[in-house]
Amino acid sequence: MSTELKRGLEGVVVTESDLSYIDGDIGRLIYRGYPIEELARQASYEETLYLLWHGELPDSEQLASFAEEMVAARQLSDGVLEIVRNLAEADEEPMAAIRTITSALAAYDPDADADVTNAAANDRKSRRITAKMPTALAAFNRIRNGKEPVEPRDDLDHAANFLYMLNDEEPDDVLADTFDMALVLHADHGLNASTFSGMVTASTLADLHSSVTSAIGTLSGSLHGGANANVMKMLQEIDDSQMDPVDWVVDAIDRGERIAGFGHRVYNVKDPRANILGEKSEELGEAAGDTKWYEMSVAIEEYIAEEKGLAPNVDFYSATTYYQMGIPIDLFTPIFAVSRVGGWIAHILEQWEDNRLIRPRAKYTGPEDAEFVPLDER
Ligand SMILES: CC(=O)SCCNC(=O)CCNC(=O)[C@H](O)C(C)(C)COP(=O)(O)OP(=O)(O)OC[C@H]1O[C@@H](n2cnc3c(N)ncnc32)[C@H](O)[C@@H]1OP(=O)(O)O
Ligand SMILES: O=C([O-])CC(=O)C(=O)O
Repeated sequence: MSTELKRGLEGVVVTESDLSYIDGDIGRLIYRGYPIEELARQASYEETLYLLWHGELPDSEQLASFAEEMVAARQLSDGVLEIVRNLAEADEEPMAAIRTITSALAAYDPDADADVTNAAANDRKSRRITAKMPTALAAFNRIRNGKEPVEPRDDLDHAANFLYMLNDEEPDDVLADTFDMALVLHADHGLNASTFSGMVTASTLADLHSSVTSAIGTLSGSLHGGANANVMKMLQEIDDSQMDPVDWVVDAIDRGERIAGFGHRVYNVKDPRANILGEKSEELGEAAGDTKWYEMSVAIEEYIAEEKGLAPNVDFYSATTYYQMGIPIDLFTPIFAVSRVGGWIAHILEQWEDNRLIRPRAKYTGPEDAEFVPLDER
């Protein structure tokens, strides 16, 4: 057995996957062979889900029937809604709430007891989890703000329906298209930490709800999905301080802090998703007649690239994109989960196609021959 340490599993290849590929040296990301730029501009989230789950882009008939099945799965049962209400009234953090709610969905899923090898049940569960997470998140946000949940609408697609349920107002095309694009951009990303944790759980033959719940917990951390909310909090802090953004960042780096939204384990150049979201952030600022957040972000990006050789990751410009869409900051990371659940499920199903327990080892550095002293003699 090799005892070579790979801290953080950096560069370790643990499986084969047909789902997504990242070339970190040139900033290239593909889902099943399709460049992220083309998918973001031309494919809907539903098409992307179909691609990830079924291996190919759907034709119009396949898409219509898949979208219909997704729509049919949006409603929450009374039991789940009660849990959503309790969590909102207890002032739970939205990311913790969506984790708990996703876990609770299992209790009301008619296929909850199906074996993980049951492909038809997995299909249904995949659709139910993915379709219900946005309904639950929107309902949670409304209830915590003293409002009643808004029922999902059958005539709106996944992205537009979420914004409608969040705001009780049908989004205009710019908002709906921007959100759909953000969902496509966040849907998959190789063996990122949350996907890997979902796969580890799945590899024990734990069920889909458990595996997705593990992944949500892992996404929440500030080194991973939690960074998008931290980016916006940082920008607000800079704005409130009335300091020059670069001076603020210089001070933060001097204090030894990490700058949220920068750096990546796989990309050595700018994340291609940050290019697209940066454009969106700028467009939204221009449309509102105030490009303050975008300009602040660009100034920080230029400084950090020059001084630290670090480039923005997906979380850097998603922050100002969501913020300018009027989305509350503490929903940014749960929204990441609402999209990434598609990729998590695809990787979990792929894991089960050729399962082997995931179980690495540690190099033991503790004592070898400790002499046990009974409690009353210690
Ligand atoms: C969707 C996503 O998950 S994208 C990532 C979201 N996370 C963030 O934006 C949080 C900020 N970024 C980071 O903390 C890191 O870049 C990570 C966690 C994303 C990647 O971490 P790793 O691959 O382990 O890189 P590592 O932590 O070894 O960093 C390498 C060097 O760059 C520095 N560095 C990396 N990111 C940053 C940052 N954002 N700000 C300041 N310095 C940084 C580290 O301090 C380290 O420097 P050192 O060698 O002098 O100690
Ligand atoms: O791949 C990673 O390590 C993090 C990331 O960008 C993602 O999950 O989208």
